Amino acid sequence: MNASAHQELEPTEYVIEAKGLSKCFGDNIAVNKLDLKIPKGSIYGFLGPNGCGKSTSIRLLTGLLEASEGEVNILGQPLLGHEESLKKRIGYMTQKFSLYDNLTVQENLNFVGAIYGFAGRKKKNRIEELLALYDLEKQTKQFAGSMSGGQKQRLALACATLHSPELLFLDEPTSAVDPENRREFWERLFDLCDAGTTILVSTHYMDEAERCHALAIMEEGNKRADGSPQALMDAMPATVVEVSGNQLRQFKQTLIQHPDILSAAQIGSHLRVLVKQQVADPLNFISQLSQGREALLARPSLEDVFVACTGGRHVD
Ligand SMILES: Nc1ncnc2c1ncn2[C@@H]1O[C@H](COP(=O)(O)OP(=O)(O)OP(=O)(O)O)[C@@H](O)[C@H]1O
Repeated sequence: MNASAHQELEPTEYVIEAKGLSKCFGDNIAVNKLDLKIPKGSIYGFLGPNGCGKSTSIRLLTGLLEASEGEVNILGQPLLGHEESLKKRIGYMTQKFSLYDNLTVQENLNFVGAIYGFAGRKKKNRIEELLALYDLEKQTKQFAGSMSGGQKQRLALACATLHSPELLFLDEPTSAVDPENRREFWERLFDLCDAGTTILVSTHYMDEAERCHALAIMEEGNKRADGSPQALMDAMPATVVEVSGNQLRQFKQTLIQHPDILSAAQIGSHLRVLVKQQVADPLNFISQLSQGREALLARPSLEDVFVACTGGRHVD
């Protein structure tokens, strides 16, 4: 599925527009002809496994890395030649949070504030505001290196948004925190979004991708599909059938040998089977193979979409 499923949004203003964006490292094509149109005020996700080119794409879009090919417009300006002025309007939070471990929370924020030209009362007020917003008031004198994953994440977000960027890039911001912190973090992202910030976030978590307004499914440097989670599920090029019954492990092995079956994965007490689009009556097709086991059609999930878009290559 290569189609863009979010055409129905038809936004008036794109904050990121990329055309044919590519990056090669020697013979390795890390990003291959990426096209993007990300509307203002949305949260857009890059979903894909390790090494699929998410970080490289983000670095290209922030101007930190020079593209091998392609064009990028950020906030209505060509990125090329405007990197410096755009930096003031962009925030970037890296996978490793990029904090100074041997500086305190206050010192980290002071340092970032100074980089963005904040001084005096303006800097003090903004930092106080962020300490309150990100629940770090009790940690001001604590060294960043000694904080928990969730606290580091909140400090990193405070640093990345200190200058109130219009566009925020987050590279796998939640990989080092627990599910509760992830949920809280996403609430904060929606607050930022509500205040007008456009957010591009990379992840390899399906549940996280599902929270985005729209997302791109990436694999080996290629965008395999994009659109809102619902549009992607509606347009999925496969049908989901759930099978329950006995000897599911053996039955799964039989199913995955079949050329019309994209994948079969055990979820609790049933098998979730993706049947290729060319099969006219998928339920009947699976029922015939099921030898008395129960087969039912199921609603697709984003994980199913991911599997279907990547041809079943990223599942067992
Ligand atoms: N500076 C570099 N020099 C050479 N190869 C690189 C460089 N940066 C990235 N790559 C390669 O580009 C490909 C994409 O890497 P990238 O880090 O963008 O993937 P990713 O999807 O962000 O993965 P992860 O989640 O593991 O960070 C990989 O094959 C990686 O080895």
